[in-house]
Amino acid sequence: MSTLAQQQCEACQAGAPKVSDDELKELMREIPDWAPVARDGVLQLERVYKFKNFKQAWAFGNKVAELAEAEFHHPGILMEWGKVTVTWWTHAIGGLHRNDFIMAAKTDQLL
Ligand SMILES: C[C@H](O)[C@H](O)[C@H]1CNC2=NC(N)=NC(=O)C2=N1
Repeated sequence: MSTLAQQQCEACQAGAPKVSDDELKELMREIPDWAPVARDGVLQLERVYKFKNFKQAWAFGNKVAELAEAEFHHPGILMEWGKVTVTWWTHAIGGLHRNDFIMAAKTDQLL
C-alpha cells in the first residue's frame, strides 16, 4: 500500500463521501503532526509550520500554493512572520475527504 503522500487526489464533487470516524482515526495516524479541527461545523485538518522569519514562511506558503494548483485541491494558507498555518478540507462536501489527508501528507514533504 503506497503512503498517502504517494497517492493522487481523485476528482471530488458534491455528494462525495466524507471520511468516517474510523477512517479519520486510521488516516490521522499517517499525519501525526496535523490536528482535526471543526470550524462552523466543517471538519478540517490543520498544521502550524514554524520558520525563522517571514521570508522563509512566505517561500513555504508559495510552495503549498503551487502544490495545490498542481493537484487542483486548495487549502487555507495563513502566512505570518515565522509561521504558516495550512488548513485542508473539501469545500464541495463541507468536510474531510481522503484527498485532504493526501494533500496534508504531500504538504509535509515540501519541508
Ligand atoms: C469549482 C471547485 O472550486 C473546484 O472543483 C475545486 C477547486 N479546489 C478545491 N479545493 C478544495 N479544498 N475543495 C474543493 O471542493 C475544491 N474544488
